[in-house]
Amino acid sequence: MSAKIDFTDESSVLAHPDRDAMESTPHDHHFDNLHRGVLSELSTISATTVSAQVESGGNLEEQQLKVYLRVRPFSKEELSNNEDQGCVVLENSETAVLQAPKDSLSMKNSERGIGQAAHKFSFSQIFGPETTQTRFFENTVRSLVYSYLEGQNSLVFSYGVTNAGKTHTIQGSSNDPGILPQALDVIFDHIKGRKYEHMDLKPYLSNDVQYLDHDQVKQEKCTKAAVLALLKEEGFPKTSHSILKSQPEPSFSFSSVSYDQTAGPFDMTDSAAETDSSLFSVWVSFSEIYNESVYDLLEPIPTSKNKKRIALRVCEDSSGNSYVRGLKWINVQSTEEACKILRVGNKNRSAASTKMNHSSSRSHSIFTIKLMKIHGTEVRRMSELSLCDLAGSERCNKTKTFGERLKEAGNINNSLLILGKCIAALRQNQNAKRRNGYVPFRESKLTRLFQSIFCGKGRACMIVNINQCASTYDETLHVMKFSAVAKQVVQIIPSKTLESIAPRLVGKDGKPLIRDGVIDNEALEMYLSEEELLDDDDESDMSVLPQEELLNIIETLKEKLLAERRKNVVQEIEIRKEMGDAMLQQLLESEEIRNRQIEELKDSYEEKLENTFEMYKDAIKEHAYQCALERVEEEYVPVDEFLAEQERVQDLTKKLAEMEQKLRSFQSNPSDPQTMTSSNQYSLEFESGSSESKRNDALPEANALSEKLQEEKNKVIKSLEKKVVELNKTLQEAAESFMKKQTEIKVLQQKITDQDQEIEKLQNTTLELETLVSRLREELEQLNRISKEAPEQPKPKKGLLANIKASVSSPVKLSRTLKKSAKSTQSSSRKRAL
Ligand SMILES: Nc1ncnc2c1ncn2[C@@H]1O[C@H](COP(=O)(O)OP(=O)(O)OP(=O)(O)O)[C@@H](O)[C@H]1O
Repeated sequence: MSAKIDFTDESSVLAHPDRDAMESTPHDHHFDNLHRGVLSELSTISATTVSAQVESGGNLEEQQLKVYLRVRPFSKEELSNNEDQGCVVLENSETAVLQAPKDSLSMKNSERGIGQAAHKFSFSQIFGPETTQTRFFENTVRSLVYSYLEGQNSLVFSYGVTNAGKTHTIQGSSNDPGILPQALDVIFDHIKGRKYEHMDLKPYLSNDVQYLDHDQVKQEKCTKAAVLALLKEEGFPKTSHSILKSQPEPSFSFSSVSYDQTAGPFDMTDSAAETDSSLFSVWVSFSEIYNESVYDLLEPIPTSKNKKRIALRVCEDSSGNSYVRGLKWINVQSTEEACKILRVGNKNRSAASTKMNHSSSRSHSIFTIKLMKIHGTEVRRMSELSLCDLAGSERCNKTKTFGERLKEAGNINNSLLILGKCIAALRQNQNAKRRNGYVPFRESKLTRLFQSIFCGKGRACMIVNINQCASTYDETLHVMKFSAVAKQVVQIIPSKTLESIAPRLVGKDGKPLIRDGVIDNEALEMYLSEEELLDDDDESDMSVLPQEELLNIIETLKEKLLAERRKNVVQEIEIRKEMGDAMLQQLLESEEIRNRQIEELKDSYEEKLENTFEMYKDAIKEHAYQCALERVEEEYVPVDEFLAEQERVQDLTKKLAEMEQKLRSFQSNPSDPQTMTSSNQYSLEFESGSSESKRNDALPEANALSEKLQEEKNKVIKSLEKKVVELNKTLQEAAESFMKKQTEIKVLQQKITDQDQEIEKLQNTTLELETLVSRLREELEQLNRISKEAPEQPKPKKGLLANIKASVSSPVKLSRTLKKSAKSTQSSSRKRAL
């Protein structure tokens, strides 16, 4: 053997990309790309293992994707064919070395100086050919199943070339059950005695639960019976699947398998959540992805040659979680029932492959178990465990593929290529510099379905199955390189709290149920998700359809698109109208509020203005009053002066009148001596007597002045008269009140007189009484004296004196006696007076 073995370290081995000379089919080219991509990725991977870490702040645990290697034993046939050439060497439980056999392409390349003859790979754990199914389960999937029982979504996928033992590992046989039946046993063992036996709560869309009514439950039971009835039907062909080959129909049970229940990190008693009275409901589905189409393996295969299988649509809910629309979910009550469902799926799978003339190993099969935790009428949580048996990863150059086979191989390789790309991208995103890089999950159905698991919504593990055959060495080497990348992927493991979010509950029509009296908006949103509004067309490969049919499909799609656009336009118009109306309403309301505010402001200003006006008015009045008072004070003339002045004015007026009279008579008869005399007399009088007349030379002026004076005087007189009237009035009032007071005084004086008289009378009475008392005392003294002088004690007499005597000894009695006597005295005096 000329091959050189280099065991320096893994990175040095991986640093040289494998440059196999591959046949140049387009599909191989794809596959080459996968490997080149993978290899170029490998060149960047450090040999240092990234240790598991826990984010310090959050609840998310980061952990490397668990990748387990399982090496199957040689079959007798393989041994006889000289397949055992020591290609696979297991160094320890984590390291395996692949040694190129002499006729392999790798060896040839190595001889040419391209690549290495030996490659070293490390895994989470390696299981050799002698490993039993039980041991394998215990050391790989069991912990994952426990996480699933606690509410985490989990995925197990097996990867490897055809005939490497993938199906054996997942399903096994009735005598030697694989991880799926063992997982089912653990699940049903865990929920023993706590099974929810009704079928009225069913998985819906991705993470929802649908509440079924009585009829729907009936329908469910019928569906289940119909699916299980498929087992009894005849005519299923024999397949290479071990579980079908060896199973004795119809009974099939794995419950006899025993496990070490105490092994592993999971301790049932530790889980507080499991101590409550919750019940569990288990639902299973079984599907396959073939040629990039998803088929329900529980759906009977159409017997007619012209009838095609219905491809199911992969949809997404509003949270971006993928699900297969229309996939059958069957309620199972035991491992046996679940295994029957598995067998039905296997039969359908092989029947379909026979009908389509292909091997069932060319498709990916997915068995999913949904576990609902129900408390009363509430679904507390739902977790999902998927076991995915991937199609054989070998290239198709060996089988000289063409036509349908070529396309099929391309699709298989494509989905595995995308899976590889996704894993490589996830690995690259761990690099701080290349974070948030594009991960092509949506480019294949397989990766779309498990996107959420890889994006932190669950836990995954990968099982790499290989055989040790020299004839498939090159393919096995590719598988190992692929797994080396996968192992570098660091998965974000969700915390329990994140996983225990309760699923949404929908009604029988799929509409979200009212929760606590409030419509679950999130659920409603999900219900109306865009994906759901689209029609579910048959997603089967359309490229094989005739042109005419394709044109028809295009036309239909165009119509649908137009209808959708029309609907959108109508919706948009409605929304715009609604928004416009709402805005108008809002504007009107704000306008009204503004008007009201303005009115209020106007009123308040008016009021303020009025108050101010009133204030000024009062101030002006006050001012005018003060001015008037001042003027009156200034113009005030004492009454005496005024009267004297008035008299003088009257004299003057009188004189003036006389003079005018004389003047008139003189003018009418100037020769009259009397007039003359009197005129002269007057003139003399004027000249001699009145100095004032002398000063007033001009008569009219004097007149005017006197008139003015007269007027003023009159005014003053009037005001004075008014004052006099007021004074008189006040005086009269005062006189009246004086009279009144005087009357009152008189009455009081009368009363005083009466009182005085009374007092006098009383004094008299008192005097009389005092006299009486003194007389009585004297009498008493006399009596005392007599009694002292008398030798014998006289008999007590009943009479006034005896009483008085007794009373003297008691002051109270004395006062009573006195009062009595006073009364009698008074009555006697009254009688006397009468
Ligand atoms: N660990 C094992 N121990 C014993 N026999 C095994 C083991 N693994 C696989 N085999 C046997 O090898 C054969 C092929 O295995 P299997 O059908 O599981 O391969 P595969 O990878 O699923 O193939 P395909 O891709 O065609 O489905 C079967 O007969 C199976 O019983």
